[in-house]
Amino acid sequence: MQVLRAEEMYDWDRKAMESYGREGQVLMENAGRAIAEEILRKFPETEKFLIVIGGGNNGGDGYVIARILKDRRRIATAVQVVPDEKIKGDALYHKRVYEQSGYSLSSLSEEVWNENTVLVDAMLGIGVKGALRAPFDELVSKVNESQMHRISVDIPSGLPADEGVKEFQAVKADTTYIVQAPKQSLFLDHTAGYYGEWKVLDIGLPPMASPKVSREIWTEGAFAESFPVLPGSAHKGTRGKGLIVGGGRMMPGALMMAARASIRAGAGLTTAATVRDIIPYLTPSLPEAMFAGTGESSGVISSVDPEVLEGKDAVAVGVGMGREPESRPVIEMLLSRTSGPLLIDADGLYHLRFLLDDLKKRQEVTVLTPHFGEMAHLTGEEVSEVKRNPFSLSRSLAYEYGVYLVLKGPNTIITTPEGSQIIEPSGNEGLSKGGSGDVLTGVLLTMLMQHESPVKALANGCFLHGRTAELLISKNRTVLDLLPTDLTDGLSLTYRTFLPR
Ligand SMILES: NC(=O)C1=CN([C@@H]2O[C@H](COP(=O)(O)OP(=O)(O)OC[C@H]3O[C@@H](n4cnc5c(N)ncnc54)[C@H](OP(=O)(O)O)[C@@H]3O)[C@@H](O)[C@H]2O)[C@@H](O)CC1
Ligand SMILES: Nc1ncnc2c1ncn2[C@@H]1O[C@H](COP(=O)(O)OP(=O)(O)O)[C@@H](O)[C@H]1O
Ligand SMILES: [K+]
Repeated sequence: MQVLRAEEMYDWDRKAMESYGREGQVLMENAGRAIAEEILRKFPETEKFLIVIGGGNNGGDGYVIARILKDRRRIATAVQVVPDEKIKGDALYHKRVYEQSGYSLSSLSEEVWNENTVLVDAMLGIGVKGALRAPFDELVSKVNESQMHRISVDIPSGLPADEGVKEFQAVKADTTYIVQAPKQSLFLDHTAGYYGEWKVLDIGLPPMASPKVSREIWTEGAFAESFPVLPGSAHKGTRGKGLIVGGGRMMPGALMMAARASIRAGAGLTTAATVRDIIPYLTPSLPEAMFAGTGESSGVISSVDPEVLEGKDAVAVGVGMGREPESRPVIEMLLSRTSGPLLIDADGLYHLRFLLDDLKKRQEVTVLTPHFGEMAHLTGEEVSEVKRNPFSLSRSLAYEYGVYLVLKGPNTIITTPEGSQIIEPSGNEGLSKGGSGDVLTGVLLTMLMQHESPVKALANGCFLHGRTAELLISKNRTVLDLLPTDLTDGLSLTYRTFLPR
C-alpha cells in the first residue's frame, strides 16, 4: 500500500477524473458511504451522531455520511460550521442531495455536545494550511475536551498530511477512516498518535492512475511472498556465512545478542569477532558460533585482520563496540575491504561520522541502521528535526552516500540509494530496551545473506523482529518484561506463523 503526500493524493484524484472518467461527486459518495458503513459496523447500537462539517471536500464527505446515517434511521445531527458561500463544487452537490432528502442542518448549540453521541469530524481534510482560523481553532479545542468518541474523516482535522510541519492544532481522534491511501503523518513520531485506531478505505480511485511514488507499507503478505525458499539441498554455504565485529570488555552482551539472533534467524555460520579475553565467556551462550580474536587497546577493538573477511558473505559492525577513537580504523578497514554487504550499526555509526569520505567511495552494498539519535548525529540535525522529516532526511542521506538506510523507530523507514522507501510498522514499546537493536542487527545480517534484493532483506528482517515482539506479547510476555533475548528465541514464532513450510 502506498503512503502519500497531500499533493500526490490530489494528483491521483485529478488524473482519475481527467483521464479515467471518474466523477468527483461519485468519488465523494464512495468515500462518505465507505466511512458511514464502517461507522455503522463499529457502533451498531449507538443512536446519536454529531457530524461537524467544514467548507472543503472533507465537509462534502461529511454531508454524505450524515445522509446515510439518517437514511439508516439514526439520530444524526449535522452542523455546518462555515458560511453557506464556502460550500462549493462536489461538496455543494452533496449538500443539495442531503437537503433534497428532506434532511436539515442544526446549529451548534450546547446540547449537541452530549457524551452519548459519537462525533464525526468532517471539518478539515488534507487541504489544511497554516495555523487554524476561526471557527476551527476553538472547535478543535472543544472537540478534544468533549467526552465523545471522535471519528475523523480521512485525517484528524488540523493535522498536516505531510512531514515537516512543526506547529499545528488538531483533533485527537479515537478512530480515523483514511480515504484511499495513508498519508505521511500517519507514521511520524509527533503526529501518528492523533489518528487513534485507523483503517484505510478504498473509494474507487483507479490504480492505473496512482502516482509514481515508491513509498510503501510492508505487510505480512509481502513478507511471506518475498521470503526466500530454502532448498532441501541447502548446506551452510547456501544459508550464508556472516561476520559480526563488536563487543569489547565493557559490552560483550551486544555482540552475543547479535550473533545469537543471526544464527537463530537462519545463518549457515556466524563468526563473532571481538577482543580475545572475552571470547571464553561468550562461548557457552554461543555454541554454534565461530570466534575471531581482534587487536585490542585497553579493552576495545583496535584492529581486525582482513583475513577474517575471507569467505564471508556479509559483515556487520558496531554493536557494543564503544566510541573510543582506537576503534575507528576498524570501520575504515571494513569500508574499504568488505566485498559483500556491510551493515554498520550503533557505535559503528558514531565512528562513521568521521569517515564519510570513505563511505562515499565504497561501491558495494552498505547498510546503516541508525535510531533517531544516531541519525541526528550522522546528519548534523537536531533529533526533533529528524523526527519531523524522517522521509526526506533519509532520502538525502541514502542518495548522497549511496547507502541503504534503516531509520529505526515505532515505524521504521527503509530507504534505498535510489530513494525508494518502505515503512515497516510492526513492533511495540516492549522493544524500547537496550539490546533490541543488537538483535535486529543479527537478523538483518542473515537476511542480507539470503535475499537477492537488499531492500527486501531489510524489510523482512524488520518485520521478523517487530512481529516477534508482537507475537510474544500476545502469548506469554508483556511490553514491560519483554527482553531482547526473548526476541531471539521468539523468532521461531514468526517463522511458524507466517512461513508454514
Ligand atoms: N481523492 C481524494 O483525495 C478525495 C478526497 N476527498 C476528501 O477531500 C478532502 C480534501 O478536500 P479539500 O482539498 O477541499 O480540502 P479540505 O481538507 O476540505 O480543506 C479545505 C477547506 O479548509 C479550509 N482551511 C484550510 N486551512 C485552514 C485553516 N488553517 N484554518 C481554517 N480553515 C482552513 C479552506 O478554507 P479557505 O482557505 O478556502 O478559506 C477550505 O474550506 C480529503 O481530505 C477527503 O476528505 C473525498 O471527498 C473524495 C476524493
Ligand atoms: N515503541 C516501539 N515500537 C516499535 N518498535 C520499537 C519501539 N521502540 C523501539 N523499537 C524498535 O526496537 C529497536 C531498537 O533499536 P536501538 O534503538 O538501536 O536499540 P539498542 O541500540 O538499544 O539495542 C529498533 O528496531 C526499533 O525499531
Ligand atoms: K477531518
